[in-house]
Amino acid sequence: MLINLINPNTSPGMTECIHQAALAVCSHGVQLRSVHPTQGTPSIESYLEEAIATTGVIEQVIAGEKLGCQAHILACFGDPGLDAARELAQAPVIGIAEAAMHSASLLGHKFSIVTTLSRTLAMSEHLVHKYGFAQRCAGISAVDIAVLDLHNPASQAYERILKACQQAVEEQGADTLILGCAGMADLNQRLSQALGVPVVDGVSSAVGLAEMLIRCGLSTSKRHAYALPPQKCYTGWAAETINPI
Ligand SMILES: NC(=O)NC1=NC(=O)NC1=O
Repeated sequence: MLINLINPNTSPGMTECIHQAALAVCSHGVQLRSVHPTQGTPSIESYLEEAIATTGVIEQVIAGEKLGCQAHILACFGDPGLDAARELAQAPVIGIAEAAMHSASLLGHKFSIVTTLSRTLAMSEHLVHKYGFAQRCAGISAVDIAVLDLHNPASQAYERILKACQQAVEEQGADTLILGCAGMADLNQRLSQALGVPVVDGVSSAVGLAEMLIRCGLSTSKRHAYALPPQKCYTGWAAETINPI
């Protein structure tokens, strides 16, 4: 079983963090193709950076399809390029935000999301509604730590995320929490033990869902929404990357 684990930003340290989180939960014999785009943005914290990252996601999904990857995981909480990737792919394509929301909805009545920068709150809110979880989301909050500072000891990320999680449980009524960044993937178990409630990391949830879909022999539907894109004469990057599907 080969799973295409894509970090949509270009930071090798985050790719390694994501790889380790996936390795900790994947079944024996599962191979992970842990990659990031050759060009793009070192972290994704804005609509512009999300748009930039989408091209790298498309490149890596096409590469994974050619290698016979049996599922693709987009390991950024904005799920950048998810719908385009599903149009291009035969294999299932799973975004860590959508995966986390499905997992959390099986564990409690209401989940809250704790994410990085306040400016990305609207992005997470959009995904909650897009995926149909508005009735299950108690709230979304940010710790205002930049993605690439999450592993900087000076940021006190663990303590600040813990406090935001505690507030979500006490003030928003959340009984389950979701970590709103792939860079937090190494914190969920420690936080869950400290808080006494489930804390869901999207990377590990996506790996579990990917394995399940592969074992059930399920793949992306190619009717209607995610049918292959119409054949057109693209130019430039698109012609070099997409035309020879
Ligand atoms: N909420 C976020 O900032 N998410 C993320 N930005 C990244 O670069 N990776 C993420 O998971």
